[in-house]
Amino acid sequence: MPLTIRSQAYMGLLEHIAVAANEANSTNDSLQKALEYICQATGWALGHVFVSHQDNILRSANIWHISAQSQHPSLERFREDSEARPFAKGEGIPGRVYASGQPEWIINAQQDDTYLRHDSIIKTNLKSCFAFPVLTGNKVVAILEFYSLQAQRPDHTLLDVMKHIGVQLGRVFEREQSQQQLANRERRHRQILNSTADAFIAMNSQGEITAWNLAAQSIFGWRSEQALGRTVSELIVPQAFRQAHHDGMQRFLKSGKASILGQTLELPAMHNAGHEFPIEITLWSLQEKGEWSFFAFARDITERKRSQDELKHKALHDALTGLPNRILLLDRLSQHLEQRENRRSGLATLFVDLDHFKRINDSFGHEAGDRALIEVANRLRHAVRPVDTVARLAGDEFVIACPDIKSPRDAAIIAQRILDALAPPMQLQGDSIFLNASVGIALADTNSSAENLISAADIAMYEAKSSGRGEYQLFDERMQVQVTARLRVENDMRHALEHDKEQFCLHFQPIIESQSGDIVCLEALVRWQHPERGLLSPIEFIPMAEETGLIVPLGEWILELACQEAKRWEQLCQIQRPLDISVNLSGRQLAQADLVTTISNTLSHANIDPSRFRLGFEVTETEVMRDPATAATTLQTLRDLGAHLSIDDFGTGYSSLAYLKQFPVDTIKIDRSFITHIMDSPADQAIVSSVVYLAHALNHTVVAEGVETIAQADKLREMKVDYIQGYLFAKPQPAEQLLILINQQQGRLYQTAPN
Ligand SMILES: Nc1nc2c(ncn2[C@@H]2O[C@@H]3COP(=O)(O)O[C@H]4[C@@H](O)[C@H](n5cnc6c(=O)[nH]c(N)nc65)O[C@@H]4COP(=O)(O)O[C@H]3[C@H]2O)c(=O)[nH]1
Repeated sequence: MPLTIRSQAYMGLLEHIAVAANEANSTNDSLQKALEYICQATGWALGHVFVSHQDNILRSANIWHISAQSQHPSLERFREDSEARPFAKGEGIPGRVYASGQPEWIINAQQDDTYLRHDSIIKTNLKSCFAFPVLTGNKVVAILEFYSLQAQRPDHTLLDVMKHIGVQLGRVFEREQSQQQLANRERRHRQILNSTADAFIAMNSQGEITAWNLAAQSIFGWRSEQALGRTVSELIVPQAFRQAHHDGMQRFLKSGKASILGQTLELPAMHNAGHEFPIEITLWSLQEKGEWSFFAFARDITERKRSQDELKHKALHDALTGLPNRILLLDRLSQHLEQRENRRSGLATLFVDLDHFKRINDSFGHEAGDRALIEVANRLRHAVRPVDTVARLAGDEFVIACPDIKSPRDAAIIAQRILDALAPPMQLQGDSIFLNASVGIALADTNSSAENLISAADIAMYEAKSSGRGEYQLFDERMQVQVTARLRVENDMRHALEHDKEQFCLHFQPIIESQSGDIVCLEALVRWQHPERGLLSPIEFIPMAEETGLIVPLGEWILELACQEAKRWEQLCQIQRPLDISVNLSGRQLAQADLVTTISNTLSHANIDPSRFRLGFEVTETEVMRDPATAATTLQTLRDLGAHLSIDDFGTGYSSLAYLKQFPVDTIKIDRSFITHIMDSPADQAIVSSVVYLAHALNHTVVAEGVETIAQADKLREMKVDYIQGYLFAKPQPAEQLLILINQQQGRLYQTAPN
């Protein structure tokens, strides 16, 4: 073939291969075509491809072209040999081209010692061979080798063309590699996105979904083939939010600004099944070639919300009854107060306290008590309107907030409904139990706060209780005056305890041995010398001090005073027999964990002569019964310190006899109310003699309080009451006054009539 014609053929070949390289679906395809075109253009019998692998070894790519005229059975042998044989760099003709990156030509491979597939080439009668590299940059990625049945001298033009073809084919490799890399990257991204628990959603500026990972499928219930191409709005935005979503999107597309982008938000979403659920979603946007794309990571927070709601519910509700607790009640009341200002409607607060609820716990046990409280809660809930809030404050105390109350009469009707609802008997452990309640009502005025509404209703409830249980009472002006006065006393007491403790002093009242008439004990009773109101009786400030907790510092001070006074008695009292000085302890003090430490410290500092004075304590029956187990332990520790212990006001509390045995006390003081009418009340006489009998049986002594007449004193002595106390012998008075009396009468304050 003349050179020019051949050159033209080669040019045509180059063009063909360039087109094939561009159009080919894959590298294999373009290599296959290249082999075919080259064989056709050169008339060579066979072409074959080796591809370089990561271990730098060439292996047959199973890409062959064998010309029709060269079909020869032994070609198969050559094919098998070539496919089975890998070539390292420098090995045989493919290895050498691989190592040098340059084409190579062997005129007659059958006679060439460096040729390695000798046997098969001899059998196939192939002679000339040339090979050239396919290059991506400087890297050899494949080798193409060709064989002819004739021995041919090297054709440098052909080799030159092959160089170009090598580069052309290299581009196909490059393209495939970068497509491969891209596909790998995408696969990796998809894997990452599919492996996250968060939904990944991408959408275009029309809101159409362009990416939807596995988590999105499971969170929203739409498979990706269902989701892709549809709008987020129709798929996952709840109906109520679609317009806002659309408007937000349009605003953003116009202004490029949106406050929700870049933020993590909690929003409601729609599930394929039709229900709404909460998601946490982070949104961001990207602009590429003027087109906006939006991306979102979203997670289902139903569980988190549920546990948050549960925690919130727990924090705001009473565990036993499920009713709102004080915090929630205060919040509701505050809301009602705010709305009330706008709507000018009334607000009533009803304080409901069960009468004698403690008896249920004592008689039936705490479990039954709990059941009763749950039943009460249910009855209260049903007795009021849905807009009312029934809350449980503590123990047997419930408060009901009733908005939209038009008059005090409305509130009274609700209160009566509550009393009626609680009136029917309750079944507890097979018994019918009657539970009454006392209800206090407070109506909001312009100055009301949630707190003071509750405390006003509480005060009214106390009024209801004291004027006969099972009633309701409306908070009124008179009570308001009392509340204000009480608040003033509280402030004055705080001030006095902090800056002027000397305002408090002790008066003493003697306790007399009924048989001998001799003084045996001095009861210390606190008084408050108020700078403006004069000498105040404990009745006027002790209950408030107990409610506010001020009794604790006051009690400590009283103890100190009692010790100081004991020293004075030591010096001035001429009676030689040992005397007890008894101090009243309140329930709050009894509940103080450090009470015993405080008492033992005060006593050890006081350094009182035990042969002359012994400190004792009086605790009321009611206080002891509040928490009998703790009281018993505290009393035992006090007794171990050597203190004399008395139960005060005996008979006014409840179920005391059953517990009496458990308390490590020395003396029982029968309340004044049983003594006042002892002369003409057989019932009181019966009670007193039973208490005396019981106390003696338990090895306790008995004191009768409030003895005002000789007849009473004589009667009590006759009834074997051990000790007596009352105005008959001496009123409570300052130590110096009482000392004169005692010293004058040598300690004998009662002249006993002969039995
Ligand atoms: N009508 C009448 N009353 C008599 C007669 N004999 C005594 N009393 C009064 O009865 C009260 C006896 O004290 P209490 O039962 O412990 O009752 C005490 C006690 O519970 C409490 N209290 C007094 N001092 C203290 C104290 O230092 N600490 C504590 N925690 N409470 C105290 O205040 C209550 C009242 O104390 P006081 O006003 O001193 O009232 C005293 C006393 O003056 C009598 O024959 N007829």
